[in-house]
Amino acid sequence: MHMTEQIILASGSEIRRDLLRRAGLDIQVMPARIDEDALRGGLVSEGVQPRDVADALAEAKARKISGKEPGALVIGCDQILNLGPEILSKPETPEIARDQLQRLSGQTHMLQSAAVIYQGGEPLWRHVGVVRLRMREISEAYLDDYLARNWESVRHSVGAYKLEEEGVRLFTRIDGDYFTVLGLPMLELLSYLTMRGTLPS
Ligand SMILES: Nc1nc2c(ncn2[C@@H]2O[C@H](COP(=O)(O)OP(=O)(O)OP(=O)(O)O)[C@@H](O)[C@H]2O)c(=O)[nH]1
Repeated sequence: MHMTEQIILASGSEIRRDLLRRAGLDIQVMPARIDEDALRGGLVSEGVQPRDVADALAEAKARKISGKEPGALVIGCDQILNLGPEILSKPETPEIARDQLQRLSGQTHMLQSAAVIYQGGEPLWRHVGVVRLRMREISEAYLDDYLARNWESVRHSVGAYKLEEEGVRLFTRIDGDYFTVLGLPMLELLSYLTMRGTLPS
């Protein structure tokens, strides 16, 4: 793919990398190692809304890598899961994942997927995709089997599910964009890159 500018994905997320590469973008990956828990904790304690927390974290990652690679277009990302006003963090253990999935069972939760593009230490573009996901009532037996089968695969997913794998069986309804669930507002991002001429139109 002929691209006019170098694009760097400042994320350690495999699916984000794969989505962009499968779309034909020749991107580099440079995960931004920021203290997400500290930054998120501070923002949440100030009462910042979930979508703005995701935006701020995505911006912090993009800004950090842009400082190192000022000429490139740097994409920072962050995804927040909230159940009503409460932000749930990525489950660290299968037990925490089980508790979290039990809380989400039979409820509607939201994912806020933020992406921010920096160049030369300045923000160029930002978007927060929002999705509503209704989870069916999950039995304890199924939940145990689901985690036994999928923990290794879903441990890095914010909701302990991958929609493109068995996780789809947890849901009865999803209002929003498939890619935004996976972790990137792809359609908005690609539209921007095409509009600005980074990608051929
Ligand atoms: N494959 C897959 N990944 C998902 C899904 N839902 C959420 N995720 C992932 O959950 C992770 C959300 O955590 P983040 O903190 O935004 O990102 P990260 O993986 O820690 O990577 P960084 O961008 O380096 O912070 C991302 O990697 C998302 O891609 C899904 O349905 N499928």
